Amino acid sequence: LSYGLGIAYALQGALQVVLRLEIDLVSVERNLQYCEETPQEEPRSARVHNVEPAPLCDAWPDAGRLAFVDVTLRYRPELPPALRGVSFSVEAGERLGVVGRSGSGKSSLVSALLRLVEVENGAISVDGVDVRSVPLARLRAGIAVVMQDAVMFSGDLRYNLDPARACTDEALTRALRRVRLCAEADDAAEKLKEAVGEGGDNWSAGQRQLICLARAILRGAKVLVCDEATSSIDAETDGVVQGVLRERRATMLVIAHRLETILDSDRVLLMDAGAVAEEGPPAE
Ligand SMILES: Nc1ncnc2c1ncn2[C@@H]1O[C@H](COP(=O)(O)OP(=O)(O)OP(=O)(O)O)[C@@H](O)[C@H]1O
Repeated sequence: LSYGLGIAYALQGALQVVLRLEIDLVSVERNLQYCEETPQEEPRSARVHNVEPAPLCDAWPDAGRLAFVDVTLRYRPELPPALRGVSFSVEAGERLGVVGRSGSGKSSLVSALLRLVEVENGAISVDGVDVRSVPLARLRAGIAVVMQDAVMFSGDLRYNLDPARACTDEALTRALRRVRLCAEADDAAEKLKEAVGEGGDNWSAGQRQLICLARAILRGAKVLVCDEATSSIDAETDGVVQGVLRERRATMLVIAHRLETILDSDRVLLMDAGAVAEEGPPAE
């Protein structure tokens, strides 16, 4: 009788293992399906809308001139356009502030520039090269973007500042100090070892944005796009960071809700319902 009871337990255990295995196999199958069947962007080829790939010099973009010409963008064919015939240009080293009500199309300018969504009409060029003729990986490597929701990686602070491990300790320390993540008196080497949890949840929202800004500074890209990049940073630190960014002489597209952030821009673009409503110096 006691052996019989043991067999019942063993069978129950075996059944549980089989059920668990079945659930795990479904998960593996779903992952394989995502990997194989999800439509992917093509990082190497640039051929969209029959635009031929452009020959690019190694340093592209070396000046950082941006031009939007009559750009119309729609997220899905059945939706109304998010951008309607938008035209403006930003000279090399110029700082353009972009303001407008929620939903006016500010972030869509970034989606169009980085080709997260392909434009329906018109063209965007960087240093005279149509972005549709540039391989995606190359295009996105040439433009540094800092978003409101900071992108963080699990690891340490050093990895988050320099995921490609291309920077020296001195450069990392300088960047940390410039965005005020590390005071002069602090040990920068220790700071760089500080842990970053999943999604950076052990850092405050403002600190996460500062880390992303330091990462963008370290990349040294000629075009820098900030989309509400300092919304969680206190006004004083924001002022210091803006000063640091200005020294870099990169072309900047600064999208902001806070007027102080764009007051020292060279020009301001006011977006309204997907179109450029006004454009001019901030004083106007
Ligand atoms: N992924 C998307 N899919 C469909 N429609 C979208 C998508 N993203 C934005 N839109 C639509 O495009 C329009 C412009 O949105 P966008 O995010 O560019 O505005 P915004 O000015 O940046 O707003 P906010 O200041 O709130 O960030 C809105 O009507 C919005 O509903």
